[in-house]
Amino acid sequence: MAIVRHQRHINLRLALPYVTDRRPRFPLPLPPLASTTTAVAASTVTIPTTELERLGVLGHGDGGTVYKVQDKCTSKIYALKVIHDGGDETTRRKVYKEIDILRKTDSPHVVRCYETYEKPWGEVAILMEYMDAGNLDTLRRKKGTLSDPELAGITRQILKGLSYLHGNKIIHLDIKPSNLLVNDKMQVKIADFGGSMIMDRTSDLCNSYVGTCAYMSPERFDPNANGGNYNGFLADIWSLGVTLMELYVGHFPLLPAGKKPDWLSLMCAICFDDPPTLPPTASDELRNFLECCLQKDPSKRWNAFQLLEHPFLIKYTAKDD
Ligand SMILES: Nc1ncnc2c1ncn2[C@@H]1O[C@H](COP(=O)(O)OP(=O)(O)OP(=O)(O)O)[C@@H](O)[C@H]1O
Repeated sequence: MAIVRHQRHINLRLALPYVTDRRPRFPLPLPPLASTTTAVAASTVTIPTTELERLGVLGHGDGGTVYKVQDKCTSKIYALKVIHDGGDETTRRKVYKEIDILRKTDSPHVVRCYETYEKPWGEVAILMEYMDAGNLDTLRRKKGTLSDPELAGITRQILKGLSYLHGNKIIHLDIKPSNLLVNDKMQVKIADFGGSMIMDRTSDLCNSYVGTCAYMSPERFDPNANGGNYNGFLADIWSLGVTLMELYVGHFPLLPAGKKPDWLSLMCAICFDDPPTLPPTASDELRNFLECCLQKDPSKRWNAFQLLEHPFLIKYTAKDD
């Protein structure tokens, strides 16, 4: 599905021979941990880039390329996200934000960062745990649609990740299938924090327009609503609802199947239409769960902690899953 983006920057993808380069590694000058979050710094390993062999490309994002790499010493596989600097300040800010947040997070439901690298001419890279089954978008394409028990298992993991982030005042702001990575144990982890924000308080409002339009909540999509300010924690929940509905129905649920999203049709669907609903064959529990996520009025939307207690998840998953 083509994704419509606004106010985002050009993708600068350069095929630089990064991991085979023998130049010395320069440690990244990371900002200090903010006192406003209680999360601990992610565990690190020290692997010089000369020890990383590039095995292939896993995907491309807005600012760079993600490679599958292998530590020549231990044979362990990692994912290396390389952001090539093309003088684009926004892209650079995004990667520093992503590194800052990944350093602060330590959750089995958030992709783990092991190491960061910076080269003097500006290329930055993040060494992450390798998620060998792709993301929820590739999973949906492979499987078609997902059943209630499958969806509940995935949903509980995402919500555990979101409640961890939100409890630490981190808003993701770009929850969508391709940012939810999967491994062969069907573990699902939240990734791509380039557009995320760290708030002072969970009641604070934010006004960022970074993210993927198609998954934006109505209050985010319309910058004139509420002076452009919105509760980002609840905005993440709307994006989760759209993501889950997409996994259930097998296509982006706010537009007819096969329709390419453009800004106007998205604006009509998100801001003016009723929230999307499930087909009549869907279970009552799932229908109600998604209604709790897809309330257009954010004050009626459930938060991540409340959703973890919803009957849909209680029915299909154990609390310690
Ligand atoms: N740790 C990882 N393990 C395995 N694959 C990964 C990992 N991180 C990213 N990928 C793959 O690379 C793709 C690109 O990731 P990236 O975070 O750069 O951007 P994105 O989320 O796809 O795009 P955008 O920047 O536009 O939001 C992902 O969709 C995923 O398939």
